[in-house]
Amino acid sequence: MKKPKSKQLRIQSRTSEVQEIELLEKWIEFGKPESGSNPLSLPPLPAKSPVGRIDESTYSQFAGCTKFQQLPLSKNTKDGVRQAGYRNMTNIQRASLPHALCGRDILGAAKTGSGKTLAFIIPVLEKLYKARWGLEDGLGSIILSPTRELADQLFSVLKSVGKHHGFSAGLLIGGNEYDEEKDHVNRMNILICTPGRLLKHMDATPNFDCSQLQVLVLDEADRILDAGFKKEVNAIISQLPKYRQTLLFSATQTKSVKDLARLSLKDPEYIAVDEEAIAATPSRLQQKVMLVPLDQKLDMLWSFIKAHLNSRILVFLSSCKQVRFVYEAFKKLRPGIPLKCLHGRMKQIKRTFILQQFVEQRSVLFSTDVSSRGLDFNKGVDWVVQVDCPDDVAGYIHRVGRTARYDSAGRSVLFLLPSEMKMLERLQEKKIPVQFDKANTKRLQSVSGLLAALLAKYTDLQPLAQRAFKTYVKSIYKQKDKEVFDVTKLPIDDFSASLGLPMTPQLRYLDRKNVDKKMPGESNLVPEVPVKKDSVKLLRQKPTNNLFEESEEEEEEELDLLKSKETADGEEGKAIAADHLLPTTRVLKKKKLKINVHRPVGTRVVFDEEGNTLPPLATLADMIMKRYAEMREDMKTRDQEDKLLDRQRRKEKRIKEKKKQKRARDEELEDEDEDEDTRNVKKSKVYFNSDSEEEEGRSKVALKTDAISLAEQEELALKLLSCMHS
Ligand SMILES: Nc1ncnc2c1ncn2[C@@H]1O[C@H](COP(=O)(O)OP(=O)(O)OP(=O)(O)O)[C@@H](O)[C@H]1O
Repeated sequence: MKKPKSKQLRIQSRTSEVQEIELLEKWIEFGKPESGSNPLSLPPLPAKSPVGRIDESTYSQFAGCTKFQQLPLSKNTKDGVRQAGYRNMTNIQRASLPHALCGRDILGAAKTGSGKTLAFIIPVLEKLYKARWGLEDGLGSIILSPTRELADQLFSVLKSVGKHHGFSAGLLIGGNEYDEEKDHVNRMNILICTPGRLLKHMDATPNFDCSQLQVLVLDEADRILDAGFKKEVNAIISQLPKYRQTLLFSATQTKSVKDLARLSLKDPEYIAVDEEAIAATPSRLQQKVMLVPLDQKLDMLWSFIKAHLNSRILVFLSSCKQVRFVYEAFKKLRPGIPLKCLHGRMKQIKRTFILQQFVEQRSVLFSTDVSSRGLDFNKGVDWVVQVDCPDDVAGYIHRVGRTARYDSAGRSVLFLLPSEMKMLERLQEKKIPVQFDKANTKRLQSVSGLLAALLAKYTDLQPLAQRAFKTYVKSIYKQKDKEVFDVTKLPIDDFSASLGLPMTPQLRYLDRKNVDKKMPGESNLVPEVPVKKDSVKLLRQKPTNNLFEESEEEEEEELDLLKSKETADGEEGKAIAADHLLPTTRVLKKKKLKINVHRPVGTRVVFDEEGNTLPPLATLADMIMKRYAEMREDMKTRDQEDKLLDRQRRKEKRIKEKKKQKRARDEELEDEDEDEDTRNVKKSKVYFNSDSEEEEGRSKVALKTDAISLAEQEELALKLLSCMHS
């Protein structure tokens, strides 16, 4: 708690504040860089050159300076920056801050991890400080972020660098309790928000007023301006005053004139500090691309994890369902390193907790693109593994940018399917120094067989696998870039088998005539990546009469593998071992199955109804075939259920949309009747550095969003299905 100041002290501090602002304004006016110039091209100022006012009419230069302390910044900001541990500026900070401090609009681009956050947080603080923005002045700045996690991170930077200022600041993100937020939001000077949540407040919070906005910031501007946020962003911009400063930052900046026109920028400074750089990605980042057939992606990922048990690994997959399945399945296989997962359908509290854990301990985080942009894991990510190809080059740059941040090193690997090789060309065209590598097949461990066993044992895993399969294929089908993503080239059946599924789920939208017509199990291997397929042999076999005939050697190998799992992994391993004889109807390609005549006969003698003895394997075969018939039936039912759910979802969406439109119409009518005066209700004071108030505004209970109700529906469907199983 701050000690209350005496009246005299308050007057004194106000006077010195006024004097400081006057000095800063004169200093900036004196040394402002030419519009369109690049401060980086100026010779760096000597470290010991004078700072601030030199005599009555002369001030020190600041364009070309290398240290924060040489910039015309308020003492509050300088103290905050110094205490947060920042001394020397990065290139994007050196190039953009002198312009931004003059109040100019900025379109800034610099590599990932190069310090763009401070390049917009500092001008926001300075602009409001120089405008003598007070708590009762209302909303002075909005900082938009595409994801909740990034918004949260920006909020932490703002709190640390701005802690000596007296502004109030709030974090508005989906998943927080809206009702709590709305009680505080009108008292905030700076808001950090995701577009959807901000729009909700603009639409629904009484007296929400942004008519005095001074600075608008779009972090990850290209993402915020792309089609995904178009509706929200257009609606937001239409409610903001045109006379304001606008700062746009991203590692992959938009150059679309249309986008910029939407923002009504005024002579923006285009600052791209790495345009001449040899690479578009950080120089300390080692990047590999590996050719991996679709049905071996999980084998490769598993082998990779097992080979890097002491690392912090961020794994990108293309959908929530992929993430859930791989996480749940690998967790049951216990690789020997903590596993975590993060996707947009998780509750916010859990998302925040998982990120925190990932930052704190070495582990593997399976994630969708929700963590591909902006996140700065402070202990550093050792590896970024892109199991599924990113949508485009920008997506690639942001994903790999989660490692090798600021001055640290990092490594990344991208798995490409043979049909996605065009992406490699795209990366090379954009000056991304990737090294094309062959897989080290000697150390490849197959998990497809183990997954089949897991799916047979854990009935709740099978629907996950099925959905992972479906969403992956659909994501490829929906991709815009058909040169890279060609659904007809996917080895659908092999992929399904690699997830451990006993049969390929139906894909209603796909014309299977055109899709790769390979027989299940037929190789999709390309010669460059010869992969050893025989590390796990038992579990994927042809549904023929020879179904259960395998060489003793093979069986022993399998049992050894399971036994070693048992000792290494405890109970989980035992469970798998007990069920290891449940095969899938899939086939190991072109495997020669031998009848082992020396094989000892089972000890149990089984009789048929007429009293004849049966070979022991016959009963086992019966049991297995029955189980697989059941599993197939289940899958069919699930297909039907999915169809119904899909229909229901679409219906719900339509109803919701209609309700929304009706509400908007009603509100418009109400608004016309409303007395204008009610809008100008006086705002009360909230102090920036009283964190508790902000914290109060944050969620304890996640909001019931569309996504959550879908998840609940899914859970319900899963429960239903597991009831059917039992
Ligand atoms: N001047 C500086 N001196 C030392 N470290 C800095 C400086 N500026 C930023 N950093 C550190 O560099 C890291 C990356 O910064 P930041 O998150 O702002 O990068 P970014 O360019 O926004 O990355 P991305 O494009 O991924 O969003 C952070 O850990 C930050 O604390």
